[in-house]
Amino acid sequence: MTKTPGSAAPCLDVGDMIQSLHWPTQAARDTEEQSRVVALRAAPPELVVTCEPCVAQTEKKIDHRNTSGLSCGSQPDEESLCSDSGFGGSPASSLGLRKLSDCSSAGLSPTSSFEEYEEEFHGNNEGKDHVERNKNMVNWSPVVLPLKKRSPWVQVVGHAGNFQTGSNGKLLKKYCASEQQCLQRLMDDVLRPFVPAYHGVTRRDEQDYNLMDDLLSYFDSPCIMDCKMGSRTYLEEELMKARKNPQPRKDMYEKMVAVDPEAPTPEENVQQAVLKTRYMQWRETLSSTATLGFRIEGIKKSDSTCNTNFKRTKYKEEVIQALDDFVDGNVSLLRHYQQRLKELRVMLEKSDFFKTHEVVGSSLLFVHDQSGRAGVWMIDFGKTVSVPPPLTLDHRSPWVEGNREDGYLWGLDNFIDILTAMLSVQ
Ligand SMILES: O=P(O)(O)O[C@H]1[C@H](O)[C@@H](OP(=O)(O)O)[C@H](OP(=O)(O)O)[C@@H](OP(=O)(O)O)[C@H]1O
Ligand SMILES: Nc1ncnc2c1ncn2[C@@H]1O[C@H](COP(=O)(O)OP(=O)(O)O)[C@@H](O)[C@H]1O
Repeated sequence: MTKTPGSAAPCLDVGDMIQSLHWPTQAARDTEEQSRVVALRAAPPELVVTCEPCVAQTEKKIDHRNTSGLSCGSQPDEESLCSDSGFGGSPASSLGLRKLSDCSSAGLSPTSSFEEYEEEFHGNNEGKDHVERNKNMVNWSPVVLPLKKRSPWVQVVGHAGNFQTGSNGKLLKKYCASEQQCLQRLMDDVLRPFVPAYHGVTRRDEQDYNLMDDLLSYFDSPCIMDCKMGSRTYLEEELMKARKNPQPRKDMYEKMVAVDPEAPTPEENVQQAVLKTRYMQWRETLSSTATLGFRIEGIKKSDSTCNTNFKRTKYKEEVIQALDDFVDGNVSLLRHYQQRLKELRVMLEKSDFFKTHEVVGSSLLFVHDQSGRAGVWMIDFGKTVSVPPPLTLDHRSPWVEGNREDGYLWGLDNFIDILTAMLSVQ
């Protein structure tokens, strides 16, 4: 959700990338982060020492802890909530200027080494505290969470240069006011276990960031999949702006031609530019967004290969193939994901936040590792906006301009049906 040249994205500019490439020492960053948290809304992460069934108990407990849903693989049929594991992070070492969705595996941003982690983990009081906490966790959890191993953070898709890693399993995402509001509100909503815990706004190198849990910190060499939810990927507001003040985009024309040279209209060919909404609609119909209400954006496997070449993954069979590849044929993982999505659906249907927000361009982040742990979280609320009261959304009705429907739940229904179909043939 960061503005790239020529775009009309609602968030702050990427800013000076050179700043992102200069890294202060870890100790300095830790001090800075702690002293600069200016809008700490969510309570500091609390240790959750047990793995408990998600749906029933989540509702009762969300007010009291920093829950993040994690399915523990040693007991495939038992969905679990595990806390922030508190594993530290380090700064990005390779931040590109281009958007990662155009990347191959070379575009991944490994951000720290195990050695750095070790140093960081023991090098400050906060880290020490987490060592103690994690000792507790190992005692109580049915799954022994790795204390030492931690893989570098990687960004699968999205805007390059938008993220930096923080300490103790935190992630910094370039500040976006609407995303901040959403994350804040979500911390008080039933959806909290399905969202990275939010820790307020922090400042680094004169840039504000939203500070949140790094969801990968729960995993060792994770496989990650980013799926963009909904049947529409641009806001009604963006459509109105494009009508009032059309700003044809050359970069989007080029992205379009790179995928299908026949796609632009003769007029667009003359202009060598397309409107953003036109580009977004084209992407929707090319992929499964228009037909299934979600699309796969990118998959990063545990061997670090990254595939973001899903722009033409449109039909159910193609989606199934990609999902099967993502879980490497592991039925237990499929079951975990199906269960987790069902739990998410229950909460979405209850959520006051969800009823009253147009959720556009938001993704579900699927993460698992070889231990069998698996989790799904909602991320990217940069284009999630509240609808004017008393309007509420059901997220399943087809979109007609003005009704603000986004097709999120329709997409989730289809996703769950696909997983169910995959499981039925096992
Ligand atoms: O995936 P490709 O085909 O590259 O297209 C991208 C994605 O749709 C981005 O969405 P997301 O952030 O969800 O990845 C969108 O950012 P917005 O979210 O700002 O709409 C980009 O718009 P620009 O940032 O305006 O280029 C657009 O160019
Ligand atoms: N809380 C998080 N924990 C771990 N990885 C994350 C988190 N949030 C985002 N990511 C990674 O960053 C990518 C882009 O995130 P997103 O919020 O969609 O950024 P953008 O707004 O730039 O599109 C995701 O595909 C995922 O790989």
